[in-house]
Amino acid sequence: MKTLSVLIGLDIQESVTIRKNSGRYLISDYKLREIVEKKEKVKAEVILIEPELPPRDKINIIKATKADVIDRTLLLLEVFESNAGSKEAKLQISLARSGHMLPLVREVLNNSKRGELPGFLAGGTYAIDKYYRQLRRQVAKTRRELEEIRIRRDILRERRRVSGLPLIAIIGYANAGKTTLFNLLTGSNKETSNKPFTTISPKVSLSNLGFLVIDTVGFVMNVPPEIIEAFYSTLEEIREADVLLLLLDSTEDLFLIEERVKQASVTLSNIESLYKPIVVALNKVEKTGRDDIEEKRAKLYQTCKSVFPMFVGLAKVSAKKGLGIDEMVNVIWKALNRKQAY
Ligand SMILES: Nc1nc2c(ncn2[C@@H]2O[C@H](COP(=O)(O)OP(=O)(O)OP(=O)(O)O)[C@@H](O)[C@H]2O)c(=O)[nH]1
Repeated sequence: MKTLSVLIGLDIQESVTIRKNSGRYLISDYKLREIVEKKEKVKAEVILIEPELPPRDKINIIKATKADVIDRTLLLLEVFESNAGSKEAKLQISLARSGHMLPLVREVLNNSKRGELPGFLAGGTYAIDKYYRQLRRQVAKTRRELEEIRIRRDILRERRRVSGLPLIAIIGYANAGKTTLFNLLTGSNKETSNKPFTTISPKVSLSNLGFLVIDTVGFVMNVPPEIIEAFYSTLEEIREADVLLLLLDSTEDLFLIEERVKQASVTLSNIESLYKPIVVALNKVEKTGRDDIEEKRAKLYQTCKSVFPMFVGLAKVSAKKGLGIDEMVNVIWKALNRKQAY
């Protein structure tokens, strides 16, 4: 599986492998020197750390390299931020970022009090202390704002659904082809690309099939627990849907697709949407061999049946070539009828 940094399209010039010893990553002086050397070689301004390291290790890297250090959590939060459609999602992300920064700032503060941070990071104990207090106040304020929004949202939800038309949410991981399918079903022209997370904000549109379709932002695998709330808030819209259409990329390995299906069911459960009728569509079939697609279809059918309590059916489509769409729409109607039966 590609790492997040590669998926996002960061220009990684050099990398250093950090090994684990008794369950924790070891940043020896030798490793630090290697990082500094590589940083100097390519004149890197930013260093990305992919495993989650304790604040002390991060600070040691900052001290040694004098570069900006960003970790996977902050990177994911940036992705979520560009995807965040609602004020609630933005606040959740801001809360997660402040929460993630607090231990680091606390560590910087401790270092500074001990006089261990000469030069670069030594903004002075007073300045760091002030920033730390500010961050804590910010966290408390954001929490209050979020609570107010939640109360208002619950009231509003009762009054929404003006059109009375059923709503289908296209869900799935980045790059599965959600926007391509959305455009096909609704005759829209939203931007698509093979760069993940092109879908910046969810769009609802009327298909000519008698239902509304919503294109949602992509799911993410292995989201760090501390920012999971922020991630879920970007998926809020899914809760409004009558039927879910989970789109998967059939060109990926079966093992990975199955893992995605399982994680999708956990995510749906956590946003209280597991008990919605769900149709699964295997996309990009024109790129996958006939035998391969049949094997994947058969295995996935069983997996979907076991993880989605309201699984309705599995379709094979090519959103790009417009293949298998009628059959998929039939399954969607079956799902809508099933919903009405409940
Ligand atoms: N071969 C093939 N490519 C497809 C198909 N559907 C979509 N694609 C390509 O897959 C890439 C991603 O498509 P998008 O529709 O942007 O995917 P998305 O799921 O909306 O992606 P995010 O916005 O990142 O969440 C684009 O390059 C599409 O042209 C298909 O049926 N066959």
